[in-house]
Amino acid sequence: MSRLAILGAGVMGETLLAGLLRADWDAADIVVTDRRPERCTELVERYGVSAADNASAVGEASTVVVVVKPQDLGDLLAEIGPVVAEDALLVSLCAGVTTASIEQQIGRPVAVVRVMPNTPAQVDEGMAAISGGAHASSEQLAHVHSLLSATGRVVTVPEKYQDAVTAISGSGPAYLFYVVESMIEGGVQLGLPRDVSTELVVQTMFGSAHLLRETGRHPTELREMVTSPGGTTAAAVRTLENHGVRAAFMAAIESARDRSRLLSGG
Ligand SMILES: NC(=O)C1=CN([C@@H]2O[C@H](COP(=O)(O)OP(=O)(O)OC[C@H]3O[C@@H](n4cnc5c(N)ncnc54)[C@H](O)[C@@H]3O)[C@@H](O)[C@H]2O)C=CC1
Ligand SMILES: O=C(O)[C@@H]1CCC=N1
Repeated sequence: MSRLAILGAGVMGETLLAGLLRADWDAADIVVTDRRPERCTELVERYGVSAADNASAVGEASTVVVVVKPQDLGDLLAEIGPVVAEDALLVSLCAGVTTASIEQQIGRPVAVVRVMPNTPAQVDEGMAAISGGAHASSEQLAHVHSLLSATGRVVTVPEKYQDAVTAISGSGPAYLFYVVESMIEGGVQLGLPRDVSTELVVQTMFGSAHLLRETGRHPTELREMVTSPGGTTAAAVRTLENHGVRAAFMAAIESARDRSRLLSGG
């Protein structure tokens, strides 16, 4: 009998599935569903898991992970609500959707854990934040913590922080990729071949992230190390300040937080 059902096998569904298998989960213990049959076929062939329709998958699972777009979650919950076992654990990776809203849509007491993961989980460097709903026990929260640990780091946060978490680590990879794209274009603008510019930027991003984590030093201190008085970095950072880049990041993060709040319908 399959113990874990992943409903919605898109980007994040596959990310979780692949991570669990890398962490030595048995493919026989996982069932996936997707409303696109060709997507199910692809994952069955690639990972050796089984695929089913939503109701059958939920019927044979003790843990049900929902990984559809927030806008599709209502229909999915309406479909599976009647077949979710009384003692099942429902895990939602959907941005913005509160545990209270899921409990209310299921219509009876159900254990729900809300998770905000991110795509670096594809290389086991994910950052996930988890929060338990009204009926989730500490054992169930610990179970989800261990599930997500397969693909990176996990923190437990009060649910009131989830919209901010979504704006920082959930969407965060996109901001950093945007910076990477901009820097690559900057290099090309200065005449560097695109492949050279790309290699310089990607390794600089990777090395800087490593430096931050390995030294534990404050980013301001690390930035000051690069910034010679009257030098090139000081000139560049002044230009970034003149263009309001820091303020733009603050505003962007607030926009993501506000969008997450809207997705919860509250
Ligand atoms: N992509 C990302 O970086 C992150 C996504 N999330 C959350 O993960 C969730 C999924 O996002 P993605 O994987 O990016 O989306 P996606 O569009 O790649 O995947 C969603 C999948 O769900 C399937 N689906 C939709 N309705 C269904 C139903 N009723 N039954 C079965 N399958 C159904 C779709 O066919 C699709 O394959 C979203 O709620 C999003 O907020 C959270 C953190 C990061
Ligand atoms: O853009 C989104 O809504 C999802 C949630 C966090 C990252 N991607």
